[in-house]
Amino acid sequence: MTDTKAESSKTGSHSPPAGSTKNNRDTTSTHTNDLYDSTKGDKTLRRGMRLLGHAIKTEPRVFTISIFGAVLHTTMLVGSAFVTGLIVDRVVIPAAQEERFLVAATAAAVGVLILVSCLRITGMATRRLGAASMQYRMQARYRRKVTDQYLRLPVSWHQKHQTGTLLSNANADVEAAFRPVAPLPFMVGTLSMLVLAMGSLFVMDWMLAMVALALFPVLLIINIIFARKMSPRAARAQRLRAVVSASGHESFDGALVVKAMGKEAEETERFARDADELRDAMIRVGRLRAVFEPAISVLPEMGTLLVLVVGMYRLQSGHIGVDQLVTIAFLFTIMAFPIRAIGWVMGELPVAVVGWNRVNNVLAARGEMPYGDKLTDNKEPATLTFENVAYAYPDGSRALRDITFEVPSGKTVALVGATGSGKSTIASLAVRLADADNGSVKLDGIDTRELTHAALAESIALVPQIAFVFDDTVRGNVTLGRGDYSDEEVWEALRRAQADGFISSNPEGLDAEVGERGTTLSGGQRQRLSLARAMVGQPRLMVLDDATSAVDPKVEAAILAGLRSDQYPASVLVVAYRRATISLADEVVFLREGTIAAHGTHDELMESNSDYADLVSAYEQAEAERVREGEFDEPEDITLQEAQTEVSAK
Ligand SMILES: Nc1ncnc2c1ncn2[C@@H]1O[C@H](COP(=O)(O)OP(=O)(O)OP(=O)(O)O)[C@@H](O)[C@H]1O
Repeated sequence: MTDTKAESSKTGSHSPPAGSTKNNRDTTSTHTNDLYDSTKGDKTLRRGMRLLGHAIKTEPRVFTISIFGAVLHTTMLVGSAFVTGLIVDRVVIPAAQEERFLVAATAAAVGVLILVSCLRITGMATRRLGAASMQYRMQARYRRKVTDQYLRLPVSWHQKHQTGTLLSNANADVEAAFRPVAPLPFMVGTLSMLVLAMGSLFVMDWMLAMVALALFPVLLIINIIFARKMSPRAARAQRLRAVVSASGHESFDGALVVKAMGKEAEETERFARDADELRDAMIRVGRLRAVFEPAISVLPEMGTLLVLVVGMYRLQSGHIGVDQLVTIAFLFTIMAFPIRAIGWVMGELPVAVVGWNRVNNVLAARGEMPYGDKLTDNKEPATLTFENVAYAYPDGSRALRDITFEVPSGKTVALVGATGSGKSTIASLAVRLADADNGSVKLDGIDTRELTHAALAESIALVPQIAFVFDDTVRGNVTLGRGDYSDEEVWEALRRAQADGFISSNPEGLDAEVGERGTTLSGGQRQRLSLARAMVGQPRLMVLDDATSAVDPKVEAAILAGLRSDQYPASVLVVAYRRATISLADEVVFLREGTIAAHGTHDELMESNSDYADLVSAYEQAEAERVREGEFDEPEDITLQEAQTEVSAK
């Protein structure tokens, strides 16, 4: 699972550099444009209603509880209007006419008011609790779905989508999608209150009921116009949120490069441009809200005024009493606030639909690589075979052609070639991060496409060049929550990866935290931790993609020798740059521009192929330079504890 992420961060190194336009800052991708268009017009309302229906169907229990609370709350609101009318009729008017204080009637009125208020508060609390848990449960459910989908989708899909956008999909979009769920029970309760109130109005006086009846369609029309106008604005704001998230993520990720190149000002300006665009989009959303929301909330208040005017006339003509006029006016006043719940739901719908569309685009993405059902019960080191393999990246770059070679059981094969010759692509195909376009990759004679996921994961381990270290303990980083590895097994893996020295020197040992992305570790220490992670499962084939580049050459030799030991034998496919590593291999596959230029032992190739000999001696010179400059860790010299002290001192 997490290996995929680690690999995607490695393969990310093939993405165009920061500042290029291919993969970054792609603010107008078809992906987002589709969303923009699909949310226009009436579609928003229909899709919004479907979204709410989906939330209700998914969480029927909490929805029912919150609706019970909402109906209790709004019924008690209507009830309080009647109680107020009754108090005016039975307590206030007699008291005014008879000029005496009616103790018993007042006490009864206070008692009833307290009871109604208690029920109203209970209803409100139940509604809020139910609505909040419905909203957060839906958000959690969809966050899980989106992340599961990310892990299912192949590396090729991830290479086309920016990490920041993916973060936005799993966070801001999921949140936006289920935001209208919070005021939904209030809205349903309000609708039930409207029915109740309208019924009561018709019973009391038809003419005043007509005033109310004229008011509510106006409210509905305003809400629909609001949703229509809001839809494109909300879509744009939501899309820009993802852009800012992607832009921010890239800035933090590339902070070191930016600082080292002295590009802080340009980077700040670039981020500011994206942030300003989002600000302007959000202001446009806010402006529209500022126009519509007061109109929506002021209408019931205008209604109250109209009721008072028409009501006075009806009172004079003897059609209603004072208590009824008070009840009706009070009803309009208390309805003004709940009616806004309709506006809240309607106002959130356009943004929700945009978020929902973006989430669904991720969930609908195809390209998962189905696994087969074949198992391999072989306990011996695996045999890996590439047969006439060709592979092109999704953007059309042809990376491999006609690749045929074998890593025999228990043997070590080194992949050697100039940069861009296809070494990492072969490593990716070997562990099935991608499938060959032509030909086949076989493990013990079985096409890797036919093997189960578990069979592949147990048999092969890839160690990428960029070792991803999680913000966890040493133990967590080695086991990644897989199986029940004992501490002895974890230590054994660390020993084999030559990582036990710097870890045992820390009193916390396996429980030592390594910091976000292993900030407390040196590059070589991170690589050795990553090696231990691969070794703990005792895979039958290790694929090392320049996995020991930051490790001292002597330590690297010890690691590779361990892989050939009788105790934990494994076949090894290693992308190698050092003469020492290459000469340890039983065979060398020499690549040139995606094809095999030569194949044989190191000594054979040194004699027969001058390009190979030139490349290896160039590697040798570069290596000598790095050793002179002291680039490698000396495991004995730097311990985890020292590294942590050093980092915290910074
Ligand atoms: N994600 C990608 N999308 C498109 N083309 C890619 C991608 N990754 C690699 N390539 C291309 O495929 C070819 C082989 O790349 P690969 O990374 O396998 O080479 P390599 O030998 O491992 O290089 P290096 O030694 O620099 O790591 C190159 O031409 C490269 O530009």
